[in-house]
Amino acid sequence: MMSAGANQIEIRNVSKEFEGRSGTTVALQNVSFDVASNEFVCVVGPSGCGKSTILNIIAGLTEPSSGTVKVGGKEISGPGKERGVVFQQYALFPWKTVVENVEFGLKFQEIPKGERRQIAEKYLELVGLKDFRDAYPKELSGGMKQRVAIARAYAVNPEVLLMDEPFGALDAQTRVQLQENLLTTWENERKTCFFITHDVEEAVFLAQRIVIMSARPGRLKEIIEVNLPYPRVQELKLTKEFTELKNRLWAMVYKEYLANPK
Ligand SMILES: Nc1ncnc2c1ncn2[C@@H]1O[C@H](COP(=O)(O)OP(=O)(O)OP(=O)(O)O)[C@@H](O)[C@H]1O
Repeated sequence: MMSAGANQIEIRNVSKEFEGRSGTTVALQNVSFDVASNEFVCVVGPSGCGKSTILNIIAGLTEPSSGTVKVGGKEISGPGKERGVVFQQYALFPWKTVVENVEFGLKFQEIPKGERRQIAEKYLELVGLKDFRDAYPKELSGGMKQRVAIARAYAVNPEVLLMDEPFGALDAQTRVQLQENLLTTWENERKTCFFITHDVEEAVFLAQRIVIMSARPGRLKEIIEVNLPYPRVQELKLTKEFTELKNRLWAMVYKEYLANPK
């Protein structure tokens, strides 16, 4: 067991180059930072700055070209069940119902069948899909499918949640609701959250610290602290403190965008 506040994720001098038809792309250059146990960290930066690459490396889905990543003090060598990942578009099993999709990850955890169903239903309720438990993915809207994927990640109860723009494709109301749900889950279940977003408002609303990446090649530009109290509710977005921080962050990200416009 790690003590609270110890480093859950340690990223040291991580670089990543991709070889492609148009030559070598340096996606990440010498990136180092830590995420403490139970911390909520967001990553923002211009398109193509390596945000997904760093998340995929922490998830164990991509190997760094150099540098090391440790999770819970151990160097990672692939995906692990202590890390749950939610992507922007998550594929569900089309032949399984909503509740079966959410239950799926629990099969590998030696949890009795009846209990698996209970856990799945608890998280379906959290994402507002209890009434759709027996529907098939093809009967759901895009936003509803993504909520199933989120419930599936929560149900497995990983120590670390790695989320790559999970709310990016959702409508504004669902997004706001899922932001609040995520914070509740994080506070109640003491997870470590590593969350990528394009949306600076979302980053300020969720995070304790925000990592700002530079334009490609992605380097760590700055880390800012968000000293706003939890629990955070939507009204916070109307306060002066929130707006000031959001504007400051936006200016920093926009400066990076201008450095390498698309
Ligand atoms: N598998 C791959 N093969 C070749 N190049 C890749 C691969 N994955 C990523 N890249 C390149 O690495 C760079 C960083 O990509 P990445 O997806 O990490 O950026 P990002 O910050 O997540 O972008 P966005 O915000 O647009 O999603 C980009 O230039 C991209 O083209």
